[in-house]
Amino acid sequence: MLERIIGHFGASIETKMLSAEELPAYIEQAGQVMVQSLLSGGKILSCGNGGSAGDSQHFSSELLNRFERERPSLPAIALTTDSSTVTSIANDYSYNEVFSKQIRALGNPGDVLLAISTSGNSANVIQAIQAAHEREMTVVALTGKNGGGMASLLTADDVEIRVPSDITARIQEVHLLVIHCLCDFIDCALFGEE
Ligand SMILES: O=C(CO)[C@@H](O)[C@H](O)[C@H](O)[C@H](O)COP(=O)(O)O
Ligand SMILES: [Zn+2]
Repeated sequence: MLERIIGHFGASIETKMLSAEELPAYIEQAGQVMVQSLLSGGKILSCGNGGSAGDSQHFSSELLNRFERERPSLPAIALTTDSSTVTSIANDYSYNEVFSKQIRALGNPGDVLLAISTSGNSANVIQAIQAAHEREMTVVALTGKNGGGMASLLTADDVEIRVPSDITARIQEVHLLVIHCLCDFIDCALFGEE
């Protein structure tokens, strides 16, 4: 088992090294999209399933509360947290609509959707992207594998950050790093480099 554990560390480091070669320009582009939205009075909605639901909440709490420094709260909403809303939409309509229905109510033109899926194929995240486009929002997609159905839905204004791996856990580990890069980008752009 020790060997397996050490192997997970090695694989995670390898995926992060490869990501460090491929992803920074996309992360910078995504940071600019988010900063532009926040500066224009927009907000960032986020969604995902399972571990990615946790990631979407991790991101929104770092905006709403704080990341690494004292600064004003920033507007963000994770669409995964209101269990009454999520369960009633799933019960009355379909699980595929749990995020899109919220976006149609909460999303405004100029807001950003942070859509997180390791496969790019979660139907509720795909419908969330469609709803975000209807609301004239820009999408930042965190994906992996071959980008799945999400990749083909994105427009030229959107940004896809696709982790070069086929393993869900490794992709999630990089997604969290990307989220921290985005939080740091937002803090530096809005409040100055420290
Ligand atoms: O955290 C994990 C696996 O590491 C799981 O909870 C995982 O997030 C779930 O199976 C998700 O439903 C996978 O969805 P997706 O990443 O393909 O959109
Ligand atoms: Zn997990």
